[in-house]
Amino acid sequence: MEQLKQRIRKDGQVRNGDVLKVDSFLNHQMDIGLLDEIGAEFQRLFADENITKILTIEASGIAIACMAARHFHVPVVFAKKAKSLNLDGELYTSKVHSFTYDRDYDITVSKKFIQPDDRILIIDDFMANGKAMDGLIDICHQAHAQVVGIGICIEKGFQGGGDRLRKKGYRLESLAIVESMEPGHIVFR
Ligand SMILES: O=P(O)(O)OC[C@H]1O[C@H](OP(=O)(O)OP(=O)(O)O)[C@H](O)[C@@H]1O
Ligand SMILES: O=c1[nH]c(=O)c2nc[nH]c2[nH]1
Repeated sequence: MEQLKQRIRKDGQVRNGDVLKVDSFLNHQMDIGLLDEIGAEFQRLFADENITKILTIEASGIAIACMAARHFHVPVVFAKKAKSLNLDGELYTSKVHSFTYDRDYDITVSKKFIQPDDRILIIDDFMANGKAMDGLIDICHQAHAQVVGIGICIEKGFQGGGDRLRKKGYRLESLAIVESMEPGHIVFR
């Protein structure tokens, strides 16, 4: 998606440890006009998939999933990372290692929100090693729901998570794939 790539070139900052900071427009301060275009692009890409639900993971995926849902007209469910007294009933859980926080945590989704007949589109802001995605896919499998697509805003191609999931047969569409990056120079696939 050219508009997203241009914005990454203009406002993205490359940090040590393979981190691309896009917090001025994507995952801290958010440019809602751009997020709306991103949502529309996901809808164009997955228009034929009869999506019934969008699944994402807190925190950064939520805004993007919601903007996409405005175009698909389906509910959004997000996996929770924090344990909450508010979570009742039966839960699906999976373990995820966070790239940016460098720690493991359990993610949970209430069983009542994913059904075996759901056709799930999983959306997130970043794909790095694919650990968050592995956890979300695991939860869909536990629920016997079908993962019909994965939509990612920015994939860091050099970390391999995206290609690993494509090899497994998932339909993964990333709007921008960073092949390599260093301060002041970002190369897209
Ligand atoms: O492909 P991976 O290696 O799993 O990395 C991608 C994940 O990392 C980030 O989440 P983070 O743990 O930073 O949490 P946040 O959304 O709360 O910032 C991002 O939002 C993805 O969910
Ligand atoms: O803002 C972010 N920048 C990154 O490079 C990254 N990798 C995973 N998650 C990420 N979030």
